[in-house]
Amino acid sequence: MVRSGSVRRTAASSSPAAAAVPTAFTASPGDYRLLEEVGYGANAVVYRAVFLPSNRTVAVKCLDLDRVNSNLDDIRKEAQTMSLIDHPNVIRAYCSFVVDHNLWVIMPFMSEGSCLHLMKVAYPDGFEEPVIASILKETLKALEYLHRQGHIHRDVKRNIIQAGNILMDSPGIVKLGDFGVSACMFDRGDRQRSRNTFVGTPCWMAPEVLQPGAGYNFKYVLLMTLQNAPPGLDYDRDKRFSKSFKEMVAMCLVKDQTKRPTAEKLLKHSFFKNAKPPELTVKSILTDLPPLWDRVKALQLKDAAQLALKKMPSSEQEALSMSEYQRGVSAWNFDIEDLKAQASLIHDDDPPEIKEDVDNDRINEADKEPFSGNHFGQPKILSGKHFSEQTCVTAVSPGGNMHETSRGLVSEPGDADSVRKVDGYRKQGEAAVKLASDKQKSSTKRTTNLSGPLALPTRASANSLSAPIRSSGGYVGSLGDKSKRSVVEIKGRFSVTSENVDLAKVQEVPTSGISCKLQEGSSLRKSASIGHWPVDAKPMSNSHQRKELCNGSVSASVLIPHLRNLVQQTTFQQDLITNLLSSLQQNEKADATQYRLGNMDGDTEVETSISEGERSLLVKIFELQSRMISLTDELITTKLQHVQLQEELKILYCHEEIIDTREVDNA
Ligand SMILES: Nc1ncnc2c1ncn2[C@@H]1O[C@H](COP(=O)(O)OP(=O)(O)OP(=O)(O)O)[C@@H](O)[C@H]1O
Repeated sequence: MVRSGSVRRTAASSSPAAAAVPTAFTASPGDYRLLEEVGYGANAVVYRAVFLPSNRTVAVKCLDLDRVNSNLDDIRKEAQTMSLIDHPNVIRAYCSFVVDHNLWVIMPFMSEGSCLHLMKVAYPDGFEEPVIASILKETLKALEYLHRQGHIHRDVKRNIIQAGNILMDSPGIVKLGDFGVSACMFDRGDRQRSRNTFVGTPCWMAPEVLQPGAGYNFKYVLLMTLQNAPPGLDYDRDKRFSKSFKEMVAMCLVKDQTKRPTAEKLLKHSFFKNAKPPELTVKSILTDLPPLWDRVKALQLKDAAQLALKKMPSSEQEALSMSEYQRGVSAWNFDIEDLKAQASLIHDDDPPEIKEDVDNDRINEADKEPFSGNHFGQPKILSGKHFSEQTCVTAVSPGGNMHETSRGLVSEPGDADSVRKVDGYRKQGEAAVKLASDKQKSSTKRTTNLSGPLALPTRASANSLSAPIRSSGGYVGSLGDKSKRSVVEIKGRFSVTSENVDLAKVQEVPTSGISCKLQEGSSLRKSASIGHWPVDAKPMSNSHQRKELCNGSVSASVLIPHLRNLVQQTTFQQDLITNLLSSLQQNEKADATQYRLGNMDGDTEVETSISEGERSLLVKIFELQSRMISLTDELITTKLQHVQLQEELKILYCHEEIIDTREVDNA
């Protein structure tokens, strides 16, 4: 097979058969100017072209030889055969030659293109019966001619006549397309497959095509249909067709090909006997149509669109999914990419929940990076923009470790904005959990107590402010306000720390003021309202600062404020603990009262009564201890007073003795 860039004449143009080709047409590609694309098939593109020497319009079919299985000899033979064809209803090749890896077949230009294209463009429901009759009759004449030329059909092993092969010219001329060359080239099955694929459904195939190996006895399979639906006789919509037409179709659909009529026999059928000449019928369907090349262009666009539509589902689904995702998360107002990035940073071995025994490690970590996470390992998923305007509360844990929380996250009952934000953040966290779920699933060390946002340690490092703190229990939980529990839970340790501390405020905070606040409202609100206390302090967790403080060269002016701050913080925390305990005590008393009332009513459950009884006892113990401490203090004070009085008495006694001695001496 020729693959060079040179132009070579095939047998069609160089053999004696080529002599039959009108001398007007040459085998030189330079003599042809290709114009618009007027058709395309599985393996070829057809152009309207001008044969320059005579200025005649022709069709040039460019067949891609790389896509055919036949060798050049087969192609040459078929081309010769085609050049010998001489029938008004069969397209004849003027000549053919190889250009690069294409076979160019020069043939008459059929200005109205194929029936298939015409139906696609203008007659999606197919043609009317008289038009079908005329077109089919012309096609059968072509088949009968080809049948009579028996030597031709020895090469053409399969002939499936379809609407794509029936070409029309403007005066109403119908010709069978150059199936010969193509059929020859694809006689190993490729063309068959490609044709079937082209039609798109097995309904259009001849029975023997569906059952390969049945063999061919040189009879043509007439599977001509000028309707878009597969051939059949039981369609409701086919009621518009005459009995004669249905009968003719039924004859063509007989499974046993030996009982199927030949083209010659079919032409004698009444249906064709009454068919009108195509000039009368076909002409009517060709009026008011745009030029062939425009139709083809439109079809190409349509095909491309359909192809895109076929490909749509996955991409559409993806787009839909993405839009749903974005829509869903957009309400939460966070940066998707940022969240994804965070999710990707979560490692399998990052436990979502921090147990008590690892708290210290976390605290140390927090100590190293004061704003990188809270010691409970809880999420820091807040975007700086949400918190940049908010002041954070500072407190120091007993161990001197700093943790953080944000005032903005600690909401008063009436603070709808804060509640909304907190809820939003929780959603963000849940989204993060969702995003990271794959990684999370693989972890075997997960515990189930992850009711809040996922820990995203790196997020907080990026943001200078912090997220809600949470622990695995604490006052808030025990006090039973679930809405607050998700925000701040305190278990003896108080988080928090931040920049922008007003030390003066810290110093100004009277313990009594805190106590006073704690006395107001429920103990829960008191606990959860820590963020609202006007208490801020400078963080001491900064390693640089600590180094400075440890350095002996630090001046007193630097050291003293820190020490004062520390004292204030410690004092504050002690007061806070005391007041919280006091608050708890009040709450326990109330619980105890309720418990007693409950017992009186006989409604209290056993478990509740046990735990509340224990609490009541604890409160009493605490009261007794406090009383004992204060009595001890009083005792000590009294003792001191007693000692002091004794001293004074001694002095007085001595003094009196001296006076007495002097009086004796004088006497
Ligand atoms: N002589 C012609 N004049 C005008 N249009 C033509 C001519 N020959 C073919 N066409 C158009 O080009 C289309 C493709 O031609 P053809 O069917 O021969 O190519 P193909 O690759 O062999 O197609 P397939 O093998 O898929 O049937 C035809 O359906 C028809 O619309």
